[in-house]
Amino acid sequence: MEGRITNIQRFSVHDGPGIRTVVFLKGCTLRCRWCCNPEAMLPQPVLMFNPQLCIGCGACISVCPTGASGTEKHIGVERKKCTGCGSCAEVCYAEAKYKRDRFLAAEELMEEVRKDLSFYQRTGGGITFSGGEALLQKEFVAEVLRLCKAEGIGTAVETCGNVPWENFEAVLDSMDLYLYDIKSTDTEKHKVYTGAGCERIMENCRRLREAGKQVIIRVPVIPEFNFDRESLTGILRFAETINIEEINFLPYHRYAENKYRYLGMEYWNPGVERLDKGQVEECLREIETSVRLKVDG
Ligand SMILES: C[S@@+](CC[C@H](N)C(=O)[O-])C[C@H]1O[C@@H](n2cnc3c(N)ncnc32)[C@H](O)[C@@H]1O
Ligand code: SF4
Ligand code: SF4
Ligand code: SF4
Repeated sequence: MEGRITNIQRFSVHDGPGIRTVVFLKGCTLRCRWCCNPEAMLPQPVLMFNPQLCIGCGACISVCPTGASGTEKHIGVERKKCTGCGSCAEVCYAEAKYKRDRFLAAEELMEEVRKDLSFYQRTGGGITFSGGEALLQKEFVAEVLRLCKAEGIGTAVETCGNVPWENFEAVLDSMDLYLYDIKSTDTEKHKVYTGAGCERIMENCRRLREAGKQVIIRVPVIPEFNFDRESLTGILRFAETINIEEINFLPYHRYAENKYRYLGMEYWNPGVERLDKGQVEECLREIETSVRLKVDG
């Protein structure tokens, strides 16, 4: 069994306790307009192209099997023809064309994860699965979890929750912590901005808590979507009903804007400004709750 992975990020301190290795898996059941990992959201292999690095050598044209690499006068990627095979990236000396997708067996991934074993032991860290939606690849994640548990490595997942409950069951015994996104409790709005309603997401979260699992709710705070007191209060009230102790708010950022260009995708709304920590704290001010609230940034 191999996992489809876009990136492995070592020494992360934002995705669970201690120092962590974050593994980004491909494919997602949502299409959040603001998603900061579009290359992971897409299940298929994708080529990225940064025209600013291109030196116009033309090497990518002759190796492309589908004629998607453009012409000498106009180097590019014709997305309709491109299969994401990566032949052009292999010959691109300037690294203007590149691919992040990798297929790794569980044991191969463990070789990367073990490199930081001593840091996990010293800081209470471990592995965090992210993506995309990591739980779509439940068999692979379950296999890696078994290996981690056998070696005493801590485990966590960042999940959007929009998968069948069976996908949670597959990992339930060996996942230490769920960093669980509740983006909105308004299902119609959720559907418009992410492509799916939020009933199943909230139900799965409730079931995790009933199973006694440790859950931290995370909320990306997005202008036009949920950056208002009513929306955030709705999420807080839901969290209270299932005895959540902590919510992390993630102010909207636009770090991914260039990646959209490199993938030939449109960025959802270039006019929407990023938020800072203070703006989110101000929006949360005077909301009474027993839940511990943390704003990143
Ligand atoms: C890329 S997601 C991957 C995990 C999972 N798919 C999810 O949505 O929870 C990781 C985290 O980044 C957050 N996120 C995504 N795009 C963001 C953006 N533009 N600004 C702030 N947070 C963002 C998500 O809400 C989630 O908490
Ligand atoms: S990834 Fe493959 S199909 Fe796409 S442009 Fe490169 S060589 Fe052509
Ligand atoms: S191989 Fe790379 S640098 Fe050369 S033309 Fe193609 S994209 Fe540009
Ligand atoms: S659920 Fe997560 S990975 Fe999927 S589109 Fe939304 S932010 Fe991106």
